Amino acid sequence: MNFGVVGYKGRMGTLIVQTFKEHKHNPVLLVDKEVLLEKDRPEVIVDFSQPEALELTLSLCEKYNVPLVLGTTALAKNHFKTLKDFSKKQPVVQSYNFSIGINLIAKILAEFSKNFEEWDVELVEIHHSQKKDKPSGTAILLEKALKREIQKHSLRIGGIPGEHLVIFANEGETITISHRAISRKAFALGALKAAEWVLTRKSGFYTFSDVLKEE
Ligand SMILES: NC(=O)C1=CN([C@@H]2O[C@H](COP(=O)(O)OP(=O)(O)OC[C@H]3O[C@@H](n4cnc5c(N)ncnc54)[C@H](OP(=O)(O)O)[C@@H]3O)[C@@H](O)[C@H]2O)C=CC1
Ligand SMILES: O=C(O)C1=N[C@H](C(=O)O)C[C@H](O)C1
Repeated sequence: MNFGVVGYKGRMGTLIVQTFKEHKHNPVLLVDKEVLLEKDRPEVIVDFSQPEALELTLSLCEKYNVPLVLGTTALAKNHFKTLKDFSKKQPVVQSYNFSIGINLIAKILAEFSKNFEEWDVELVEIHHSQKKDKPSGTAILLEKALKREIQKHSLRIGGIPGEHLVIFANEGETITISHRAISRKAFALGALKAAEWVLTRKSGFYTFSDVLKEE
């Protein structure tokens, strides 16, 4: 497929271009801050950048009439509204975490949230010192899966690609559910899976768990 990447110079963008190329896909649209390289028509656009880029990203999706895979975090309510409006025309896959492991944990938390109603629960997320937002998007995703408001603690330290711990405790015991991304490749491969999947979809707003459901 021909694909576009917004944020192509970044940590994730660089790896997405590399990973998609390894799977014989062609980067034809490369966008970053003050850079717009248009070689050909993309069939899908992938955005891992900053929320401020979303307007341009959606205008490019409109221009080429193509779907969007969105990994950018720290989206506000108005961004979701714009995305949902756009998804009436073209499919959108949005996720704050494109790893299989986190989406599996979210499923487990959603299924067992009732069993944990009497337990205290807090979340710790640890990321590299260059990460701009806190709490992480994944912390928000996991909180949503638990269906209750929780304390979220953020550490920004070294080069850690991403670690999340959900810690439950009652008077006499604790349970910790943890996930560590060993490499960003896990996110890039998830974005690739989503981009290949979205090409087969009609318009609609999807998450990465919808992609995994249909494997
Ligand atoms: N959903 C998921 O699975 C994952 C999501 N992420 C998220 O992806 C995003 C990117 O992460 P990461 O690659 O580490 O960050 P980087 O800062 O390394 O990369 C972001 C890139 O986007 C560029 N950029 C910033 N603003 C704009 C804009 N307005 N228009 C076009 N390009 C812009 C940046 O340029 P400059 O450096 O000049 O600002 C940079 O090149 C973050 O929101 C992060 O939380 C990350 C990993 C996994
Ligand atoms: O910025 C990152 O690096 C990451 N961002 C996502 C988030 O905010 O949850 C996903 C992953 O944890 C890495």
